[in-house]
Amino acid sequence: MSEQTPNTSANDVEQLIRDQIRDNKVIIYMKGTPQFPQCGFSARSIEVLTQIGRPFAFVNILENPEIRATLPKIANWPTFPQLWIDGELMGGSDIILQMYQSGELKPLVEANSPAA
Ligand SMILES: N[C@@H](CCC(=O)N[C@@H](CS)C(=O)NCC(=O)O)C(=O)O
Repeated sequence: MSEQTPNTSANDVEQLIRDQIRDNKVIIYMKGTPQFPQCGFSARSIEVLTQIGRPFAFVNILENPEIRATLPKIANWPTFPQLWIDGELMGGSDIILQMYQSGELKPLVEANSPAA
């Protein structure tokens, strides 16, 4: 997994987010880090991604307040975590879990993230 650490002086946060989503086919916006999630919803989502076992990018929105404020508007999704795959918002923790349990999520992640 690779942490996306933007230049906080970037004045176009929206463009920054769009670049992150374009450049990282599997990316999760979360509270904390995969090693130390700081919210139960983020922790549950990371458990799922860890089970799938493919590399993914993440952004710790607690360290990126501009992204925390801007992404919900772009995504039309008010909360975190947010999992984006191939430029599309999958959803938050509930949906991630549902998609995993239905067998939908694993092949989608695998198709978008080669084994490390
Ligand atoms: N049902 C949501 C729950 C997520 C949620 O409620 N997240 C809250 C608490 S971590 C949140 O992001 N609030 C907005 C914020 O803290 O900026 C999901 O499935 O992801």
